[in-house]
Amino acid sequence: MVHRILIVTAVAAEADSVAAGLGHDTPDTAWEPVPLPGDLTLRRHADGVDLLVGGVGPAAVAAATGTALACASLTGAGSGAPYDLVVSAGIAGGFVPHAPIGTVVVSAAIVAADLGAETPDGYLAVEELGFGRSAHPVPHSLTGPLAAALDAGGRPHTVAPVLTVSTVTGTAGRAAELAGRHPTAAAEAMEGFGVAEAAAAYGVPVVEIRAVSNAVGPRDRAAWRIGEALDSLRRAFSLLSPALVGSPTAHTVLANPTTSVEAK
Ligand SMILES: O=C(O)c1cccc(C(=O)CC[C@H]2O[C@@H](n3cnc4c(=O)[nH]cnc43)[C@H](O)[C@@H]2O)c1
Repeated sequence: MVHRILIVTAVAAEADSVAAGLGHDTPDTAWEPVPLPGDLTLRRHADGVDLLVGGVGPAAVAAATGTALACASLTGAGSGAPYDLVVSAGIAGGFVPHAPIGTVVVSAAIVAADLGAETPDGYLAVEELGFGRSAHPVPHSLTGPLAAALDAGGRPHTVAPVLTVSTVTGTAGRAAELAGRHPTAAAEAMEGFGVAEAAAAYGVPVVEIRAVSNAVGPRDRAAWRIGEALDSLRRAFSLLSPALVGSPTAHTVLANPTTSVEAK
């Protein structure tokens, strides 16, 4: 049985790096374009990997990921089988000193860092407001083999919470506030929680994999090392390919779908 994995990025450049890392970047390899409702197109590979450019931010990517998951769950021509794993992938800001530029961050948790309320006494996450959730823990059974593959390949990495924000952090004050609330967080990006909410709605395990392009802190777009991060992302997925796609390790990763995510 071929396991099916949905990998979701924000932009095409990130998807290209993932595809290149998986070894699927040459023109003669079999990527089948699969049109989805909502003006989306999957890139489908025969080895069970679907790659989706889902858009920037948690709302756009949740809608796109939900569409892909809904189509996969339906029976009928071209819909394919449901997914075994969803991966949110791309570049990210790294929290100093946990994740310097180029570091790969594998999510120990996917956390919506601005889904809550400000009060005169401080920030309250939605759980403290009495509704919803703001975090999806990712089990060690999922992160462990991925970290081991990165370790074996000598790629600098860390397993730590990844924050999802709707606004890129641009001041030292905001960076300190987030680090104060999430002292073990290694990275922030803009899509992970949206992908995780969609995956959870379908009961599919989810993990986020990010390569750091910039430090979380005062805005300095000129200091972003996007090329370096995209190359790190490519190298990471090259190392992760056996763990994710059609190998005994992949079977280990995917045979143990124990996660905190629950079908609604
Ligand atoms: O301009 C380009 O060539 C280019 C190529 C690939 C990606 C980009 C992006 O701008 C990606 C935006 C994407 O990156 C994440 N990200 C990166 N750094 C941060 C950050 O410090 N805080 C939050 N998000 C960050 C985010 O997920 C965006 O969707 C450009």
